[in-house]
Amino acid sequence: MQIEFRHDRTRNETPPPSPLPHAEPLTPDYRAKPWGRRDGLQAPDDAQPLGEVVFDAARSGLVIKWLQTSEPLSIQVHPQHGPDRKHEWWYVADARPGAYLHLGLKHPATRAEIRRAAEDGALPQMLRRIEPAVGDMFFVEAGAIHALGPGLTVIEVQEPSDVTWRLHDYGRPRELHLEQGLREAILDPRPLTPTPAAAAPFRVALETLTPDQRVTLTAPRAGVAVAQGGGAFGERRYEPYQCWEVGGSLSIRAAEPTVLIVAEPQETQMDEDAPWRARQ
Ligand SMILES: O=P(O)(O)OC[C@H]1O[C@](O)(CO)[C@@H](O)[C@@H]1O
Repeated sequence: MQIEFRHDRTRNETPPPSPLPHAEPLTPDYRAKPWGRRDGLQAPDDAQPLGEVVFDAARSGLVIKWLQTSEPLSIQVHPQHGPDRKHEWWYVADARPGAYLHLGLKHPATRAEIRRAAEDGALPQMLRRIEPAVGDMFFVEAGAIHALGPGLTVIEVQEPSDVTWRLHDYGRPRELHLEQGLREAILDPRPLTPTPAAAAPFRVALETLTPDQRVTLTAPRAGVAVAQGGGAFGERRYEPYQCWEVGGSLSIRAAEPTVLIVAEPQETQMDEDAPWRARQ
């Protein structure tokens, strides 16, 4: 998938004034899920099968998660409005053979049709089914009917809401929320977009570094997920599966081929003059 990020990566520009450079690793919160896996990321025994590693990037107003799946998640909807609104964005870090995800309706549908399909198990067939490759990215608009499928490891950037309305859960004995989910659901197909829409209060960018490459990342505050590689933020070593909160003009030195997901809050509109930029 060809993706264009709107951040600048320039040699000659003077970055805007920024706070002192800093980089702090975020504390992982390991959560067991019925759709999780025992053979992926390391986690304590009481968090098995591990579904999510949650990092609260509170200073950036964002939450970043690593998700790993062996079964489909619930077919779900997140609120579109108010303090519980949850736009989310996915980066596919690993996809096993047969992995898939569902995102949005294939055709326009009524609430009654969706309700019936949720109740009789036909809802997956109404949804767009995607077999993603490593590196694919998806914006999951609040209100979109969606579900990660099995065989995936995904980095998710999301608004700090924990509200998920489950429409269908493949017979698992968890609570469903048909009324709330139907109220919030988007009822027509929308184009797939790899980057967050302008209405989302965050933006993301992918920074790919070769061994020994050095860049300066300038941002007032950002959450950074290490999708791959190793190196140092300033003097502090980073490793895969970590998330950090960074800010200021921070020097990054890659020791190994590195992929970083940089997530930054933004007020509303996508700003052409990106507030963060990496310089070589
Ligand atoms: O209801 P389930 O299947 O546990 O899924 C909830 C999870 O799905 C996600 O919204 C990903 O789509 C996660 O942020 C959330 O924790």
